[in-house]
Amino acid sequence: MATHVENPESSEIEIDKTFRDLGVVDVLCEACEQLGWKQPTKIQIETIPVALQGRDIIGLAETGSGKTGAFALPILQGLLENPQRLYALVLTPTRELAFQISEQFEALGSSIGVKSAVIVGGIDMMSQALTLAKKPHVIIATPGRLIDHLENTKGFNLKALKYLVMDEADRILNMDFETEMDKILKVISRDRRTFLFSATMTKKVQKLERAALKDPVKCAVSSKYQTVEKLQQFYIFIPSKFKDCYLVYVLNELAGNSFMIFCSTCNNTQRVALLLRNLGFTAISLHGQMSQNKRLGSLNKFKSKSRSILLATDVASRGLDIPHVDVVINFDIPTHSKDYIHRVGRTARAGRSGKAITFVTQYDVELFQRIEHLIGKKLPAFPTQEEEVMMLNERVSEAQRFARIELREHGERKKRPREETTENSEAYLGKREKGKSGKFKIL
Ligand SMILES: Nc1ncnc2c1ncn2[C@@H]1O[C@H](COP(=O)(O)OP(=O)(O)OP(=O)(O)O)[C@@H](O)[C@H]1O
Repeated sequence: MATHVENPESSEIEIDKTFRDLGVVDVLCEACEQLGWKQPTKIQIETIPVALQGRDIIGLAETGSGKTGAFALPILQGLLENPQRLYALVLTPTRELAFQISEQFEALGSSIGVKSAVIVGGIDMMSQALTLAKKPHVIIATPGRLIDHLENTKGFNLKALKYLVMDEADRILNMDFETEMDKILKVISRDRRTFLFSATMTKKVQKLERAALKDPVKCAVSSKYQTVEKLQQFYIFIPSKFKDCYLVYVLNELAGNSFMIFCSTCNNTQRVALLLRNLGFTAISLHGQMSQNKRLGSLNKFKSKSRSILLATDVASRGLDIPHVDVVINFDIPTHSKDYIHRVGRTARAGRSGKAITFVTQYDVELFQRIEHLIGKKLPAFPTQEEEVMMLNERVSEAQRFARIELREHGERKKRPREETTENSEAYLGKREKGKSGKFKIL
């Protein structure tokens, strides 16, 4: 494991505490109650008191354990004591997560009138968001030319910012935004507090720690990377030729649940979504080749339960909090074993139970062993009846054929941009976003 963090001052965490015991003021305790948060979670118990003392924090805790609240509550309390616009900058790796964090700030801070702004996306979207923002208290943003934009926008005095948060810190630091990070550290107040949070950490976090944090308190609720207690994890060994049949079999076996299925590429995500729709499942996709509106649209359809299957790339593996997800399927095994922890963490959140099933082909055995090593567990096989799987072959092959035709048609329509598109094809045709380097984002 790369970085093991621990709070030496609290090897035993006392779990029977209230938000009040942690020093949270009444108005914010009431906001927690309104959200149904009866007691603070372990990571909140560890971090909130030290954050309220004004310390920098590195927080490591399992998925779905309430890390957002752990950094949002101290920031809101600070804001209440010293009201100020442009108070905190929260960086996060994906747009969906930025919106989700903003919702959490607004929910916890509604009675104190907190204003947050989400600044994400390409150049046009960022400029538009900045124009609309009108000096919020909290900015939630994805990195990538953010500072250039903020610095050139009238009224944004970044030196005033009192908090810098990196949620999913290891992911942000792996996104090749080192130059951006240097800029951020230079332009925001030296006197700020810095919080780094994630369910996994990397060596880059240590580098940032040296460069940007002042004597941070390291809080970890466990001594190794853990998947969540109430998560049942399985694998299925599949002959590559029948990748698709096994998926349909599992979806039938677990019918009535809501699924997040992870694929490694945008193309496979879309292909499997089409295949499943051809078989009558209510599946929808989410990946980085879709426009922002389509991405949010897909997510909302899944969140509102009008679709029961969300097919996604790793763009959805981090941070998304959709409590009703029952099953996570790694249809393509993750190439980085830490991504496994984040993907399966989309279910069994906040003390709920859930299932994760990882498809392993003959080519994935080494990756799978690395995952088992990282989580310190041997996973059991998900029980399958091979004859029943094979009986699906004919129907699945037919649906695959249609999916291939549809994909080809979409590809052709893509070459004719003026042509009208259907709802389904738009999701696939969604604009690709060019990064500064000129490369296309692949998530
Ligand atoms: N004290 C609490 N009591 C009950 N529920 C809570 C509490 N704090 C947070 N939650 C809820 O737990 C869920 C998970 O929280 P959150 O999204 O912050 O997890 P996380 O640790 O950031 O997960 P990830 O590592 O996947 O990003 C949310 O629905 C949140 O509302």
